[in-house]
Amino acid sequence: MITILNDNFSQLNDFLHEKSFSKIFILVDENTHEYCLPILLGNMETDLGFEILEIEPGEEMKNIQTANQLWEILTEMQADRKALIINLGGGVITDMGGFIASTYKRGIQFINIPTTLLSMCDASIGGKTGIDLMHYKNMVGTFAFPEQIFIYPKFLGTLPFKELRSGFAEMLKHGLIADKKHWEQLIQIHKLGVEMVIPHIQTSMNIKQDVVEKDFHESNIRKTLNFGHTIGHAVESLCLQQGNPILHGEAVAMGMISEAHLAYLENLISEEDSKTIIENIQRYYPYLDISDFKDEDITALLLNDKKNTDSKINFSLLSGIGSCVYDHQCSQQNILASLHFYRKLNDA
Ligand SMILES: NC(=O)c1ccc[n+]([C@@H]2O[C@H](COP(=O)([O-])OP(=O)(O)OC[C@H]3O[C@@H](n4cnc5c(N)ncnc54)[C@H](O)[C@@H]3O)[C@@H](O)[C@H]2O)c1
Ligand SMILES: O=C(O)C(=O)C[C@@H](O)[C@H](O)[C@H](O)COP(=O)(O)O
Ligand SMILES: [Zn+2]
Repeated sequence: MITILNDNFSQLNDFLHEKSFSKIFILVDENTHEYCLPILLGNMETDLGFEILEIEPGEEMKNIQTANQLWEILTEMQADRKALIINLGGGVITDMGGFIASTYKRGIQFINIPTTLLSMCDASIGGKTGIDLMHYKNMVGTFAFPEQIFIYPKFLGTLPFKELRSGFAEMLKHGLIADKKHWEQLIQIHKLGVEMVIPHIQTSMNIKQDVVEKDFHESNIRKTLNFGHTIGHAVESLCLQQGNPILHGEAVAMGMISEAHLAYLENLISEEDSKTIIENIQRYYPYLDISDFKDEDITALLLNDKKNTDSKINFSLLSGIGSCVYDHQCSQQNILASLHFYRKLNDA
C-alpha cells in the first residue's frame, strides 16, 4: 500500500503501533542521514528501540560486499524475525534494503520511505529488490513487497537538481509506455524543479502500481516498465565498469532515445512520433558521450539482459506515444543503427 504522509507522519506512527515489531533498523546513506533522518526521527513516535544502518551514497555501494556488511551487522545486533527495516533513501537504499530484508533469516519485514523523485515514482514501488553483480545491473535480487510505502514529497526539497532530473526520466517513461496525457503534461514543464514535478508524482506512481498489480513477476506486461532500459542498462553498466558511473535516469533517458529510434526502424512507430519523443527528451538531458564504448561491448551486455530468452535480445519498445510492446526481437542491423543514431546526435 502507498500512503502520502502528512506533516506529522501520523500514518507511519499508526502503522508502527498496530504491528508488533521487536526492533527497528533504519537504513540510510550519508545524505539521507543528513537531510531526511532528522525529519523522520522528529516525527516518528514509537516505544521500540531503533538502530541506524548507514552506507556511503551511490550505485557503487549496491553490491554484495555492502549486503554482506549489513547482514553481519543485523546478526551482531541480534535482529530477529520480527525486526523491521525502514529503507529511507533513494533507489539504491530501497533496492538494497529490500534485498537484505527479504533474504536475512529468510525474510523480515521492511517498509520504504523514498526520498528521491526516482524512488517515489518508481524504485520504491513494485517489489523488485536487488544488487549489481560485477558491473551488471540488478543481477541478484528478489521479488519482495514492502509492508508499506510512505511518500513524503517534501523530502525532495534537498535533492540535487541532477537527481531530480534523473527521476524525471522514469516519469517520462511511464507516460510514454502507458499514458499519453501524462507524457504531454510532463513535457509542458519548461524548467524542471521540485514544485513543477510534485503535482505529477501521484499519476506516475499509479501507472507503475497498475502495471505491477497486473504482472508482479514480470512474465508479461511488467516488461514494458523496462522500456529504455535494455540499451540504458548496458550503457549504465559500462560507465560503472569504467569507474565513471552515471545516474540511472540519465542512462534511461539515453536508452529511451536510442530505443525510440529503434522502434521507428522496426516500423512500430512513425518517424514523426519518434522525432517528437527524442526532441523532447533531449530538451531535459545533456548528450551522453558513448563514443568510448564499442558496439561489441554494448552488444555483449545486451546479450545478458534479464528479459532475454533463448539467447535472443527481447526489447520493450513503444508502439505509439502511450503504448508499448514487449518481447520484440530486432534485427542486429537495426540495433547497431540505433546506437549509431545516438552517437550522431552529438554532431547535429
Ligand atoms: N526496484 C526498482 O523497481 C527500481 C526502479 C528504478 C530504479 N531502480 C534503482 O534505483 C537506483 C537509483 O535510485 P536513485 O536515483 O534514487 O539513486 P540513489 O539512491 O543513489 O539516490 C540519489 C542520490 O541522492 C541522495 N539523496 C537521496 N535523497 C535525498 C534527499 N532527499 N536530499 C538530498 N540528497 C538525497 C542520495 O544520497 C544519492 O546520493 C538504481 O540503482 C536503479 O537501478 C530500481
Ligand atoms: O519495476 C520494473 O519492473 C522496472 O523495470 C522499473 C525500472 O525502472 C527499474 O530500473 C528496474 O530496477 C529495472 O529492473 P531490471 O529487472 O531490468 O533490473
Ligand atoms: Zn529504471
